[in-house]
Amino acid sequence: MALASGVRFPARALLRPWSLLRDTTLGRSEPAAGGGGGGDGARLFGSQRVLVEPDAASGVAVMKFRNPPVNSLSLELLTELVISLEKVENDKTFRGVILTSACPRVFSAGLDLTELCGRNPAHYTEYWKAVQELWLRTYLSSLVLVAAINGACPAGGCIIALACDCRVLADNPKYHIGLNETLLGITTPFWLKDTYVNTIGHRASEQALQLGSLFPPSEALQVGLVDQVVPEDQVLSTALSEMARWLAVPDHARQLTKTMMRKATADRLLRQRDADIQNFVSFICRDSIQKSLQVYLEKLRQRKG
Ligand SMILES: CCCCCCCCCCC/C=C/C(=O)SCCNC(=O)CCNC(=O)[C@H](O)C(C)(C)COP(=O)(O)OP(=O)(O)OC[C@H]1O[C@@H](n2cnc3c(N)ncnc32)[C@H](O)[C@@H]1OP(=O)(O)O
Repeated sequence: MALASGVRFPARALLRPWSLLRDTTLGRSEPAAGGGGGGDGARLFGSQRVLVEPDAASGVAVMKFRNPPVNSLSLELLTELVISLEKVENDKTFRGVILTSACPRVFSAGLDLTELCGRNPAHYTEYWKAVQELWLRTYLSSLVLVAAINGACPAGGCIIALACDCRVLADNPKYHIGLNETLLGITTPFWLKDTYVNTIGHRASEQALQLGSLFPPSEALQVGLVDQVVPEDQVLSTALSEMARWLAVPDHARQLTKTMMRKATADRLLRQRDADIQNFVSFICRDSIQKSLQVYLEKLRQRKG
């Protein structure tokens, strides 16, 4: 799959990328009014794990993660998200995307821990490339991206939200958001740390990253991790209102400004993508790291039972 940032996707995606986009079921019975929103036009955007509800009239697509039970970022979900975003981005009908969850109570549980445990270096390489690719595509998107965070949003979930232009979080004390990697015995790569610093500042990041803090909504708002906290049933409507505010600005000026603000952070990764992959692979392959992750995953599984 030829993507601007050069990621290689799983063999089946490379051979038949759209094989990942079968089984499309839009999350509503009627297509949106207007050309790009209906029939086959709509079908092209969605996939098994990513529902897309396009509204050509407003130029906004609502993209819902659907990887139950917790939208963990498996290689398949990462790949489908990148492909869906690329397709929306390439369709000039659309100027904005709202990212949200189709799974109850969870926006995304972050990286799929089963992708990080007990696999081989080739798998970790492929997986980390896909993580980098999704981050670059969202962080540098020319579209307006609004995160409608309708559930728990730890680690990789928070990373997706941070790459958006604006974040709206449901006011439920169980919906924590933040980068808790240290609690799993792993560290946050520099480019995600930079994104955190860009959003909440250096001192707050220094504390939150070391402590692995997960913030409840009121604290997330206070620290500047999210822009609005609203009642749960108003998350999507608020995200749409925010989107309208951002779309009121001429695209070219907004896009140039976004690039100006984000380029240095993205360039740091682009300059050393391969080294970042090697660091990740050698780090994740360490026995001590594998052990920490397995203990964490086991605790998660036991907590349920
Ligand atoms: C020097 C080089 C530096 C390189 C450094 C590299 C380090 C890389 C770091 C990259 C940054 C990102 C990291 C991550 O994202 S790691 C993932 C962290 N995520 C979490 O800690 C969240 C864990 N999950 C939860 O807290 C809860 O599940 C959640 C609040 C999200 C939902 O709770 P709920 O009660 O609704 O659901 P359950 O806990 O019962 O879970 C249901 C089942 O899902 C499984 N599960 C949960 N999360 C994950 C996950 N992230 N991956 C895989 N599986 C997950 C859970 O075990 C349950 O499974 P079973 O039904 O089988 O029991």
